[in-house]
Amino acid sequence: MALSSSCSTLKAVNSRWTSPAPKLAAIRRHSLLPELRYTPNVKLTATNVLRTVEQTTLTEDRNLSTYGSDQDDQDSLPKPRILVAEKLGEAGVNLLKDFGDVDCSYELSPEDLKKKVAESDALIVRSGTKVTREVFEAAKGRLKVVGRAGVGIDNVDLQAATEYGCLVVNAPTANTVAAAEHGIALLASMARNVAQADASIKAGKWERSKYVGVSLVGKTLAIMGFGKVGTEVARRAKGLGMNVISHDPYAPADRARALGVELVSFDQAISTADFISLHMPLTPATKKVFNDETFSKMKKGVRLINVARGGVIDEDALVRALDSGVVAQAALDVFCEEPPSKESRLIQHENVTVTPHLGASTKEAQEGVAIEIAEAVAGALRGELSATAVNAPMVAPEVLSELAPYIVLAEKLGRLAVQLASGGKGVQSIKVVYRSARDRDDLDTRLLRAMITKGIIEPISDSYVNLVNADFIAKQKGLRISEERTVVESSPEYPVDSIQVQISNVESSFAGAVSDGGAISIEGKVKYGVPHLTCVGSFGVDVSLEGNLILCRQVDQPGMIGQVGNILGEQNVNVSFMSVGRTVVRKQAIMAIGVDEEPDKKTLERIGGVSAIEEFVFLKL
Ligand SMILES: NC(=O)C1=CN([C@@H]2O[C@H](COP(=O)(O)OP(=O)(O)OC[C@H]3O[C@@H](n4cnc5c(N)ncnc54)[C@H](O)[C@@H]3O)[C@@H](O)[C@H]2O)C=CC1
Ligand SMILES: O=C(O)C(=O)COP(=O)(O)O
Repeated sequence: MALSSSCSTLKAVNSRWTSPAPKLAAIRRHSLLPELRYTPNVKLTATNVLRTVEQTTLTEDRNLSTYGSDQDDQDSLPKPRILVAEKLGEAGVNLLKDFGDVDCSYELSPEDLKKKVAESDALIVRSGTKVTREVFEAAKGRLKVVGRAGVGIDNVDLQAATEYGCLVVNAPTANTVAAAEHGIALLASMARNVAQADASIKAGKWERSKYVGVSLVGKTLAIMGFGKVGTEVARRAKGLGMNVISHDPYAPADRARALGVELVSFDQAISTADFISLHMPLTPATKKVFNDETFSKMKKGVRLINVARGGVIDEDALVRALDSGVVAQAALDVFCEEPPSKESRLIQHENVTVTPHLGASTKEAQEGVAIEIAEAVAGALRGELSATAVNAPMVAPEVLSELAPYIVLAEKLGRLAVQLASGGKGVQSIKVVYRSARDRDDLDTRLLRAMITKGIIEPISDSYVNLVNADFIAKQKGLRISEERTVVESSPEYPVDSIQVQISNVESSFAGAVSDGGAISIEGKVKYGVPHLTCVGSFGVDVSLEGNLILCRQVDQPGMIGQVGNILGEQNVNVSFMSVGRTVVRKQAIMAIGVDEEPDKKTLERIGGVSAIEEFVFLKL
């Protein structure tokens, strides 16, 4: 379905603009920028792009706030509501309490969870809560952040989160050592039958010969997944005198080599190892990767440790491998279904040692994870781009700081371009041309593209667009956005020289905006940190993109600026900028007029009535 940009839709949007100015608190509450909602006295930091965008919005809001007593409104701002659905370390909870209203409700039924998320701005979970599509549906757009207090995000429906514009952040580092230590604990206790021997004594037996174990020194350990946990397990296993190999298609060989670990193929790893320890994430590619076929390739008597995710093993196949003796022992912390059924043959198997998903459960790790996730969630609610975002681009702070004014420019150009489109066909095809002196690799345009998409979609639909869902929503609306880079010879000090937005295959409400190629085309630049409109169709103009804009196409003749200026002045509409662009002297010109206030209908009609004016359009930035 293509985006409809029909006149009626735009009129509906315009009527919103003519309604009385809302109070600041209301603007904040409904702002698409979280920081505007939750930070009464926003300060612009150079390293935060969303804050920068927000700052621009706030500037506009300050103008509006002259209509209301915004200080009172600010004092009554609601705090964000944060639902903590699983036990979180105290330090993290306290940190969250400083920032929002925290509801710690554990062991919620799926129904109760759905009810609560509809009243929550953020949700924090561990591995025990399934954050499904239904949860996002039930949140009805209120949920802005899901924080996973740990590493694995397989319990969160990331696709649904993205579709609903909800950021997902995790806490990927604080429990690494705990998980690695638990892996080593399982490895050693399995090799020496600690759990079984303990149970035997408690049952009144003394079975010394039954529980003769195997030694670790000199044995080969295959680490499947050489990431954070895998690396720490390798380090510790080396200390135990084991020969460590690893399979990880994405791990850098030099990092492995530095630890004396050889990276090998999957088959080589599983066929040569005495012990296999699993440390990869659960993904479609790793699901049940340990199955009848792969067990059959293993060395008879291999021992298996899983502190990663139950789903990477076909549990029925593992039972068969244990029964046949291919796998001598298994030590498992994680299961396909948690908690596993009491009747599970795997759990009850005498050669299996189990723990109830305790890998991350040390006091130290839980405090660390809680702080890590609390900071990430609070940051995300303030509008900061998270360093641990799972479903949004992570953009380095220095890139953000540099792109900040261009991001404002990008959104405004998108907003302007779509208001210039008319006719019943809808907007389908958008081309963005970046002129830049930078090398292709030196300019990350994802943020710019997202903001152009936001600018285009939001004025003509009720979709909430942000960095998380911009590409998804564009696709869903049938918008094809292509990007082109033109290298120009200007200073590479500035990331972008100009941004041009073209909408093709649509009629325009302002023929002057249609370039020779037949597409609506507008171009902008950042000048002294301020976004400017520099080109409309084939006409060069120069007007700062603040407030509102009137574009007029007229016969190029003396006195035009004065006439239009007078009409606006009589209605007390303040002109902030005026610029005239023409292609041929005394033929046609375009006048771009920046106005602080929105002129009423009569004033606009009077402008339209000026005989030399061929067409005009009022645009809200
Ligand atoms: N039991 C527990 O309480 C805990 C479990 N975990 C789990 O441990 C696992 C590893 O966590 P981290 O090391 O922090 O993650 P990580 O992202 O640092 O490492 C995962 C590694 O697996 C590799 N990998 C991806 N696909 C693979 C494949 N098909 N074959 C082999 N390797 C592959 C990646 O390249 C990466 O190096 C995750 O599943 C996580 O959920 C982590 C912490 C605690
Ligand atoms: O971080 C992970 O991936 C874990 O599996 C830890 O899970 P938990 O937070 O202890 O439920």
